[in-house]
Amino acid sequence: MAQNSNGKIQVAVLGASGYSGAEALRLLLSHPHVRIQALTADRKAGAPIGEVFPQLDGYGLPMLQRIEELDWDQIDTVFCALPHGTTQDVVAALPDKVKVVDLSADFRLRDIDAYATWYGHPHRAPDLQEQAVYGLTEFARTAIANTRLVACPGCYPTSALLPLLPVLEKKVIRTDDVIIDSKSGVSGAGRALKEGSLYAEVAEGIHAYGIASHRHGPEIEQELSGAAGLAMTVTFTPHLMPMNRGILSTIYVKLADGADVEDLRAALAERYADEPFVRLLPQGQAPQTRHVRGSNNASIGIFADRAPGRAMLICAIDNLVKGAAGQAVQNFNVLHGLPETTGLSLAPMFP
Ligand SMILES: NC(=O)C1=CN([C@@H]2O[C@H](COP(=O)(O)OP(=O)(O)OC[C@H]3O[C@@H](n4cnc5c(N)ncnc54)[C@H](OP(=O)(O)O)[C@@H]3O)[C@@H](O)[C@H]2O)C=CC1
Ligand SMILES: CC(=O)N[C@@H](CCC(=O)OP(=O)(O)O)C(=O)O
Repeated sequence: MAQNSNGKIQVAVLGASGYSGAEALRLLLSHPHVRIQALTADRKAGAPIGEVFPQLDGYGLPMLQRIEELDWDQIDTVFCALPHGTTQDVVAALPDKVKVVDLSADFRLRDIDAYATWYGHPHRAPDLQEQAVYGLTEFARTAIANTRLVACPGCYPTSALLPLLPVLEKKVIRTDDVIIDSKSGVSGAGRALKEGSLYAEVAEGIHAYGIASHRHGPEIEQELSGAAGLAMTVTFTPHLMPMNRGILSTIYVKLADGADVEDLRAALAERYADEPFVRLLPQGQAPQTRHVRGSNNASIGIFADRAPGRAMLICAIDNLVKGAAGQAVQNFNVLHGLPETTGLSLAPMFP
């Protein structure tokens, strides 16, 4: 392990001039076992990080460099917060000794053909894809501890899988009738300039997008199918909300024959009893994005529907924390055998 004289793990954040890279820096600055050795950017390479993100000025962080300029002898682990499609070429060129915590979608889909269908090009590093572990931490600790490459889940999938996996494992819901209605803050689209992220396009309104065609649909189905033991297809509709951070997913399910909503509560309570970041809310309390903002927490609420045999699971996360950089740090901790909450004990910001 590349450690400096203080015994710290030396990390590079690739894509540090983006939203999730910056969020990784915010968290890593208070991580006691990390030294932030290098930062990269593309268009903004050569600039001090404090010029790109004034809120990160004054913390002694390195300059933004191009990836090709990094000295890999000095780096043990990379947090890779690059656009999907770019990441696989970058990771394929890294020395084998470098561990990778990837925030992008490049290594999440195990089926190479599904990747080509949903991402519009054949995968260029299929061997690496085979080694990658899908890093929904609460469900993959042993595998994460034994890999070199962790593919952190997408933000929408994290908010859908945390409530759904335990109830599927316990077989208390039907597998043929799952509807995931998700709402995201605009930071989910990243910092790069896009017409659809302009203030006038987002403020004072909400809209659905990627209807029956969003690339997180197959990612969610991959993991649900694994838990259910059969191929599942779900209805997944993302919406863009006029807020900076947060994802709220309201999930409509049909109860299995003989099951009631208390069985859902019992399945989730049992699965998450000892989990530091997943909070099951008291009966009747609905999760809110403002109650998880800035934290690695996921809040889950369970509600019986008035329609017989139906229930709702509602999950709130911060897309940049449990949906991206926070889960990445959680996976980094597992990868290095550190206590999982290290660097992640910040309580939510409120209001
Ligand atoms: N935002 C979110 O909520 C989440 C994001 N993710 C994933 O994390 C990754 C980063 O997302 P996000 O932070 O939102 O994106 P941003 O657009 O905000 O940042 C992208 C970063 O990658 C750099 N970059 C862009 N193109 C290249 C390239 N060709 N070579 C090297 N570096 C490049 C950019 O540099 P420069 O600024 O100089 O152009 C910037 O630092 C994506 O894969 C995204 O899907 C995952 C979960 C949630
Ligand atoms: C609001 C918004 O635009 N969200 C992004 C998904 C967020 C994300 O970053 O997902 P990946 O990690 O899979 O890229 C989208 O819909 O494409």
